[in-house]
Amino acid sequence: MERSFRKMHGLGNDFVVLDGRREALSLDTATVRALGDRRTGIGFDQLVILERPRDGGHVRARFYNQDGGEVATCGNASRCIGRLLLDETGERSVTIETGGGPVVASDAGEALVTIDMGRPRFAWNEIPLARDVDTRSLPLQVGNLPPAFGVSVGNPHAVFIVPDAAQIDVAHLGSQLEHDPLFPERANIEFAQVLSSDRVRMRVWERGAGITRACGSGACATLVATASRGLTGRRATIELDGGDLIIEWTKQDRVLMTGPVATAFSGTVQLPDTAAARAA
Ligand SMILES: N[C@@H](CCC[C@H](N)C(=O)O)C(=O)O
Repeated sequence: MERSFRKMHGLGNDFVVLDGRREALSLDTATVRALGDRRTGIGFDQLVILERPRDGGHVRARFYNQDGGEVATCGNASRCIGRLLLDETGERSVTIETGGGPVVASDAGEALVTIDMGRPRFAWNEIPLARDVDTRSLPLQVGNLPPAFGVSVGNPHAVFIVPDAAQIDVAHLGSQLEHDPLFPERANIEFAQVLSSDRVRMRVWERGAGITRACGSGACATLVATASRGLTGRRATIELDGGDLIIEWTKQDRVLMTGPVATAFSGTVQLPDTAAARAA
């Protein structure tokens, strides 16, 4: 079956968006992986399937990593979908239902989109971790890294605050840490260098996707970690390989992410007949 898709990105963290609202769509792991292959498929860090809302939101979104695994949330993809829905509805803000809970996207002007990612979660079983440990100082023994800060912003993150992010071998350390037994569902790994009280350089290894140019939820996790440790205020610019995101952790305990989104191109793709329709 042929389906149209849109290729979008937020600071180079790139996505294929398939619209399953009218004609429902379900892809198996092998198909997601094939579409994600940058040589023989379309290529993406994450794939998004839009579905009809079930809980009063404007749309429901399902996110898949490049490795084919479904995940609860994706900050940058939510900003991209937010842009689509804001344009489609003409409203000032829209609610996206995700596996990590509802997130609200709003137009921040100058082609920027803000996402309210909700409340960060710190309990060991909410991140989740394999056992009850101090989540603000995770016992991970890899290289000479300091203890990491564990947090969920709808998906699991471990943030290492390091003196010089440029010196970190992100591929080597990230690939090991993603699979550490402390993370029963694996984890996204951030290496953050505090530049000032409102500026942080961050490099990321994403669960199921590897090194990406930006990770929205990772930027949120980073700000929560640096602010919790008193190294920054509760609003900072997070400098990623692909550009800057502004993250704010509000007094109401909500994490807001603001940054640009773009459509790279759109097209059609032939999906296998096994891409069976899911009951809407
Ligand atoms: N690119 C993302 C996060 C995508 C999901 C993540 N790799 C996971 O497995 O949780 C973002 O912008 O948040």
